[in-house]
Amino acid sequence: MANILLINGPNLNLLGTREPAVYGSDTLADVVSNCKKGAQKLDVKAFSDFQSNHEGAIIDRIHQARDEGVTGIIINPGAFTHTSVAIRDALLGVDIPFVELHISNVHAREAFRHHSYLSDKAVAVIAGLGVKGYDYAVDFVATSPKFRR
Ligand SMILES: O=C(O)[C@@H]1C=C(O)[C@@H](O)[C@H](O)C1
Repeated sequence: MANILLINGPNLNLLGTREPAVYGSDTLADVVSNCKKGAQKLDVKAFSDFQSNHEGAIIDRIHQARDEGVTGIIINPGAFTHTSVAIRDALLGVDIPFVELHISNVHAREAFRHHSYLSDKAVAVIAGLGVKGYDYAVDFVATSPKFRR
């Protein structure tokens, strides 16, 4: 059974009002609620969520996941996708498989969004599906043997 941690990075607390043409009109609370409903329908032992605008807080939460028996992380690192070696190192350091998620298709946006410090180590990358991508990520982590301990 999967123990899933959902992490959202900077500015994702603004979902619903932040550039709705890019990120949609659902709030972060809507996203988390839908993820929890999806997890309840699947063989998920535990589901937790975290959002922070601070790189160090995200790193600390990733470290904590190992002690909680988390078997899979779904992370939308926000802008830290494109800048953070430290978050990459934290994910590698705890050795928990993860799915990288972006609401928008980062490859169809500004060039600086085309690079990710995480993608080569992710089990999967979801980008451009809007907030529906979170639902697919929960289903994948909940059902793939890659996220079982
Ligand atoms: O599409 C998203 O969810 C990502 C979210 C952000 O906040 C941006 O900084 C990324 O570049 C894209």
